[in-house]
Amino acid sequence: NAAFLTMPYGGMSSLEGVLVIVLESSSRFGGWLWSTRRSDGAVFEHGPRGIRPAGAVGRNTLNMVEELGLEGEVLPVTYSHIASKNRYLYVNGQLHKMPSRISELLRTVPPFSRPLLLSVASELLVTKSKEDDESIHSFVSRRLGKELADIAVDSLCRGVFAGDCRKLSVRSCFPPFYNAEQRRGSLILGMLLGSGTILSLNICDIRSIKESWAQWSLRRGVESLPESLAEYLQQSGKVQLHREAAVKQIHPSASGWKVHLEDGVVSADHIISALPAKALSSVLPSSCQPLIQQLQDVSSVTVAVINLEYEGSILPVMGFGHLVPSSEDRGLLGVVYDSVPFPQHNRPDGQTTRLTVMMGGAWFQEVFGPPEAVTDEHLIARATEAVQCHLGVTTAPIWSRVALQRDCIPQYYLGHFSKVESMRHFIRENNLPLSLTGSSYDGVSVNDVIFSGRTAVQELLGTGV
Ligand SMILES: Cc1cc2nc3c(=O)[nH]c(=O)nc-3n(C[C@H](O)[C@H](O)[C@H](O)COP(=O)(O)OP(=O)(O)OC[C@H]3O[C@@H](n4cnc5c(N)ncnc54)[C@H](O)[C@@H]3O)c2cc1C
Ligand SMILES: C=Cc1c2[nH]c(c1C)Cc1[nH]c(c(CCC(=O)O)c1C)Cc1[nH]c(c(C)c1CCC(=O)O)Cc1[nH]c(c(C)c1C=C)C2
Repeated sequence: NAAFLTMPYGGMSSLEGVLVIVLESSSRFGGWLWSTRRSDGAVFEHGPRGIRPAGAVGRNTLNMVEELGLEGEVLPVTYSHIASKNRYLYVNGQLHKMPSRISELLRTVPPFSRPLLLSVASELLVTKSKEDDESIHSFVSRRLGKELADIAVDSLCRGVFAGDCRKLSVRSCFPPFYNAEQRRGSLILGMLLGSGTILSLNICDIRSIKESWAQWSLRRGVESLPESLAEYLQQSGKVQLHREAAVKQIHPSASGWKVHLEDGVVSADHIISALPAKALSSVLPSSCQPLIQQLQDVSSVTVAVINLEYEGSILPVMGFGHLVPSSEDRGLLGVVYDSVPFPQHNRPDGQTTRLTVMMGGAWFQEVFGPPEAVTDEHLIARATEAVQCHLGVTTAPIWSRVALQRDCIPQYYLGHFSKVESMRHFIRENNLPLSLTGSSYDGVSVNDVIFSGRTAVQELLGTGV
């Protein structure tokens, strides 16, 4: 999650003799991986809080965790844990547990008006779309019915992208859904049969499979990951890390690029950009015009992340948290019950409950107005009011923290995949020594962005997966 990687001086056939320079505009590495460690031992996350071990991208992150010597720090949450089994929706003023067992698919479970198995069964008969992209809402309405799209999928998109499923692209946001329909003609069949890819395993992978991990965090918070990575790279002697080194402009040069900083210029053979797309667009030379325009088109949303700590065990239900569909409350996305999956992050002395309320996203401007004009007091009042109304908690929190995460989650709107293809086509056609990585292109999860960095380096060194 550091921003800008340049690779000057050299032979690209292996890392031998290559100097890597990491340029980060802020005073810390990690971007949205941001944890507050209070002096009494409590840990609060202002960005991601749980990372999934599943799939090639999940395994890749666990490999890195192991290489960094962080295995002993991992806090796993198994599939049998209550936080994995219980996720709630807040609909019509009530919490409803989302079905997690087959038996719950057979009967009508509120807030849905018919057994979900009926939607699943009729899905097998729906013909495949010929469109090369579709909104997530339209895809799910067409295959599983409007009610599931309006409630479950609307909420899911708020709980992953803080976005509007009517605008987000199914092909780019949930490639497994899109591919399932394209390859097997059915979402359900495709998800059941899977893609069949198997990758090599290491110790952490084996443990995650044997112990059936659904997600994991780290003892000192997820920010330990970029912190350890920065330390590891520093010690390798092959990487120069620079904080408070904002890239202002880049210009082509005979051997690659000249990267202009506030107080100097760095030469680079190749740039691996991990900047948000808009930030990259503002530093590219005007000769990259079509690319600049496409990068600018990748918009992102602002999320207000409110950490709350309460005295005692105050939750009426146990689980990962609850999501709120946009039809219920446009501004309130959901509440994470952090103490349930990760009690190790609670203050060690005494019983407390940590919650995170997430607000805004695609609805931020409409509900709260311009982010720069919103006060912390207003956001805390709105968050505690939701905790009172949704969870019946009448006591006031003993501690709170507001993090207004501006433009933090990119939105992959319809046609995103072709935009990204055309960006990479422009780079290839013009022989630009530039790789695009980070959350603006190929997936927003922590796993996705780490994997995209790895893929860029492998492509550059010709070492492939
Ligand atoms: C509230 C929230 C909750 C989330 N929850 C989860 C979760 O539970 N699980 C999960 O997997 N993912 C989650 N995510 C998503 C995930 O955290 C992000 O998508 C991912 O961390 C993005 O990483 P990145 O490196 O692409 O971008 P960033 O983290 O945005 O990093 C980009 C870096 O570029 C720097 N920069 C910008 N401009 C310049 C410049 N001109 N020069 C130099 N540096 C510059 C920035 O300072 C920043 O450090 C969450 C995100 C948020 C915001
Ligand atoms: C309420 C808002 C948000 C919550 N988390 C996020 C937002 C915007 C951000 C986020 N959450 C996840 C990811 C990564 C996706 C991935 O591919 O790993 C991101 C960017 C994980 C996630 N959270 C929920 C789901 C269903 C997922 C997908 C992976 C998984 O199944 O674990 C649901 C969820 N998110 C939030 C709540 C309160 C909630 C459900 C109860 C918070």
